[in-house]
Amino acid sequence: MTNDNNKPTRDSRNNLTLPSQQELMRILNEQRVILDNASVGICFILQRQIQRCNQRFAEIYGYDSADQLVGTSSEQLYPDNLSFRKLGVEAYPSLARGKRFSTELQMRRASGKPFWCRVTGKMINPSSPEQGSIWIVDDIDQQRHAADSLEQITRQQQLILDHAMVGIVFLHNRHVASCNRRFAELLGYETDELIGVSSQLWYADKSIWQAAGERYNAVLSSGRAFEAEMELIRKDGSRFWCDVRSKAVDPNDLSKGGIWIIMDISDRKATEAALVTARQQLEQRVEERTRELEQVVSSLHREIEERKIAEERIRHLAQHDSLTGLPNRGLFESRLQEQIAQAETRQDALAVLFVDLDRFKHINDSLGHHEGDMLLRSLAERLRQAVGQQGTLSRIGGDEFVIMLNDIKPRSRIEQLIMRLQAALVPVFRVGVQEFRISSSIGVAVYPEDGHTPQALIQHADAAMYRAKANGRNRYHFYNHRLDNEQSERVELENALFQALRHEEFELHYQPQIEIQSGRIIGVEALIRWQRPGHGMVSPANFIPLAEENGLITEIGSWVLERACAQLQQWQQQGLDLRVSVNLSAPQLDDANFCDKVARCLKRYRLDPSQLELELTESIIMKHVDQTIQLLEQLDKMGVHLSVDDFGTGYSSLSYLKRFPLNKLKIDQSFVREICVDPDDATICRTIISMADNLNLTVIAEGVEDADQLAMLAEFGCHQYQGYFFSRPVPAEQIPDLFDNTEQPERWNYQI
Ligand SMILES: Nc1nc2c(ncn2[C@@H]2O[C@@H]3COP(=O)(O)O[C@H]4[C@@H](O)[C@H](n5cnc6c(=O)[nH]c(N)nc65)O[C@@H]4COP(=O)(O)O[C@H]3[C@H]2O)c(=O)[nH]1
Repeated sequence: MTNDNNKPTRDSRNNLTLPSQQELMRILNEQRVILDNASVGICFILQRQIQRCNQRFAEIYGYDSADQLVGTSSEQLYPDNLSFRKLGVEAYPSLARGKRFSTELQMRRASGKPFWCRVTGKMINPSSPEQGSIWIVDDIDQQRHAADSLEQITRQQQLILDHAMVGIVFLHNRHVASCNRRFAELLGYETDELIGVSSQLWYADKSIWQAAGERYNAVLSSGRAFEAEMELIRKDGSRFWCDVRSKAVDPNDLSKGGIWIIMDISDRKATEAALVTARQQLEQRVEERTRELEQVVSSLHREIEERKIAEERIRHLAQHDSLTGLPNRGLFESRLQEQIAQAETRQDALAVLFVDLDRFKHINDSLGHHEGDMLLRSLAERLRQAVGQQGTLSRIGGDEFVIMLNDIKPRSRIEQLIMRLQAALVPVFRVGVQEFRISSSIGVAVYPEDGHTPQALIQHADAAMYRAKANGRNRYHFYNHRLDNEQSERVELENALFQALRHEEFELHYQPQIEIQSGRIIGVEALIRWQRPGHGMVSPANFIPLAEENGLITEIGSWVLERACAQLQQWQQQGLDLRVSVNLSAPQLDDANFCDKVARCLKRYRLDPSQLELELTESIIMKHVDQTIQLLEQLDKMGVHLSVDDFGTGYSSLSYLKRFPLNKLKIDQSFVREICVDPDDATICRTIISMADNLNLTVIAEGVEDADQLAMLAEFGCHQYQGYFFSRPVPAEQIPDLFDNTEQPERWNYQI
């Protein structure tokens, strides 16, 4: 009887009951089937000899059937005797103690090829080893090879990890599962120190760590790799920049952790920062350089612009009159030349008008430089407006303007323009408190009949203007060929005048000046005469203005002063007591040595300075007032008498003249001429006389031609007179006779 476990069982009296033959056969049969179908090799060894084994055992060792092994030594299953004995030595202690012995070792197949197997042995009866042992063999060769290659791969990977240039860490639940040396090195720890620690260790604080976690978890859970640049903290607290890449082991379960690869990019970052700085510096330098260049370029532009403006200005200045801005002679002539060419092509005509302002020199002399310029500017402006777009106006001299009129069909257009020009000048001109009436003389020359060149046309218009002036002020005249003669006469006169001094063609005549109350000659006025060869006596009115224009007047004036003083000395020597008046022109006062010249002259002829009287017109006095005052004060200090000629025709007021050290006023003959018929002239004479009285000045009237005029002047209280009534200007030698004639005072004086 056996139980389910096929073990002998006991009966009710506890006696062992053995299985039957049949039972045993069944059991044996069952066990054979088990052995034959076992997946492991099983063998029974007795005294190192294989007693029995299953088919699997034979297969494992490379035998076709178990029978090939039965009865053979088990040593043949080992690669060599040494390993055979080694196993025996190792296994015996356990087997002897009845324990199972198990090991993995290399054995040998029938082909001689070694293979790995796991063997487990057990003594059948440990107390009786001679009964043999049972061995179970499992072929684990493939398993071992797989494990070996896995180990090798693992070792290789470890090598890679250990020697990787990048830090590699495996995190589980954000804790270090493992890491390579480089990772620990990067953070300044030993590898062991890091195992198991939280990754918070290398973050600056918890909040950053948490924020980083949220960031990369979101990426990793999506199955993507997380990549970022992060600043991590080393063990010593220092910071460093690294490139971080991570991948989850299982994106669906982040708790399985992930791999992190960390690369120190501090150098790269420093290089990048240095690059950024360098680039910024470079950009800054480029910007600065660009700015500098821009400045240079803009200043160059400015310079070019300024140069252009300057050149334009120079060109403008070269072609325009600086005072009025009008085209100057050069520009006018070139424009005229162009118009002549066009007129020639079109068989057309054009006109040139020469405008000269009447008595402008006289007026200008009475004004200061600045005021004179102001007046000229406003004059030019009026002319410009009168000409308008119809012609070209140009200033070619002090008070000389020329106008080119292109369209002169019908010819009456010329007259129309002249009317407009004259009308433009009619309203009074105001300069400061003074008012002036200015008229003009206009000469006209027409192309082609009066000339074919700009010069000829201007010259002929000029000659026509002279004729207009000679005809009286505010006139105009058209050029005709006869004027050529007049013009050339003028040139001839000028040439002759230059010769006159050298050839001693001048002489002085003297006109007596009479004290009205006593009828006595108290002085004479020296008046120049020119005995021009072939022309007879030329009036000073004809050559003095010309001499003033060409500057010869300074020389002529010196000659007059010299001769008058010499004559006075001679008269004194003859016993005549008188004073000599000498006329002065403006340019003489411009001579810085004028006072010295006067002083030297008086000294030379041993004259008392009070015996010399210098006559100046109002306009001379009013020109450069401050300069003139100084000069007159110097002369006054010397004792020389000073008289204002042509008084009343100028623009000065008596009160203004108070500033000057004057001795005498000479009423202009234009007031005296009509004194008896024109009440206005009489009033003017009376006013001048009474105002002069108030200012303690002597008054002399000139141009007295008859007794009525003298009577009226005497009545007004005039002190002295001169004129044809007493005597025309006469040669010096006749003066003593005139003295003699004053013996009959009733004719010459006028007793009130
Ligand atoms: N109708 C008329 N005329 C009379 C009478 N009494 C004198 N005259 C003239 O009137 C002019 C007076 O001289 P002025 O006003 O200084 O005017 C002078 C003076 O401005 C200038 N002049 C003459 N000699 C000189 C000189 O030596 N130097 C300068 N700078 N100018 C001179 O030439 C001007 C003209 O001189 P003249 O021809 O000599 O003319 C003189 C004289 O001959 C008269 O009763 N009736």
